[in-house]
Amino acid sequence: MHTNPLQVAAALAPKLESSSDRSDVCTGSGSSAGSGDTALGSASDGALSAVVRKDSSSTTTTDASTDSGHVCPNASKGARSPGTVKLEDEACMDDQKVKAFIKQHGLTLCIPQRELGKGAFGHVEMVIITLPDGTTVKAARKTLHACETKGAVAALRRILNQELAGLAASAGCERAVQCLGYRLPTDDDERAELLLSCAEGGSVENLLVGAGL
Ligand SMILES: Nc1ncnc2c1ncn2[C@@H]1O[C@H](COP(=O)(O)OP(=O)(O)OP(=O)(O)O)[C@@H](O)[C@H]1O
Repeated sequence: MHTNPLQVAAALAPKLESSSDRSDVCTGSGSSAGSGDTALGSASDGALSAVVRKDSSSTTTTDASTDSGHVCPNASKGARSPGTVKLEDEACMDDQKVKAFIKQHGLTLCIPQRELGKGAFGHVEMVIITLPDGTTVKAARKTLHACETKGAVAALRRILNQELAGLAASAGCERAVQCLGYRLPTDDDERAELLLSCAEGGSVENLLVGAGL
């Protein structure tokens, strides 16, 4: 994984988001994925540096780590977007609730927006996740492709664990890409997915190339 350039570039812009259509996932956390069941988890409790607070009239970006007293869409309307997961309390979610929700449900709620890039093992898309309070969160979903050979699951798990180890090393760094969740495959035809903070500013590599350096 090319974590390094993106980790630095992550500071250039806000972040977050993901998806998947499976329901038989379990949740977990840690710097590496277990070798047993399919898991959906977060490699770190890194800060959500920003979420997009969207209401009917405008879209604003709010620093979730310092935000206090923001007005979320559902506070006055009680409305919930289709496809979102209902929480007991749909009132405005604080940063901890947002992190926990995204860790548990993020990869099941991703709505793809555009492709961000391709790497040796998969592709990365910008995605939007709508929270129960109506807030939309932007993130990057990295999908690792399964090989068409037997043993693909083991290979994907190895790759994913390498990625998670790299992400864990920079967990909590506001200028580094953060892992918001992941999902391990259990069968050869399944994908492995990572939910990452979105580095919209692009990679350091591209910045240097753009500057002619
Ligand atoms: N969190 C992210 N935010 C924004 N763009 C990203 C993010 N992660 C990856 N990208 C984009 O997607 C591209 C592919 O990323 P990916 O991690 O799959 O591969 P890589 O690190 O570039 O290369 P390799 O697969 O060889 O390690 C990156 O070059 C970058 O342009």
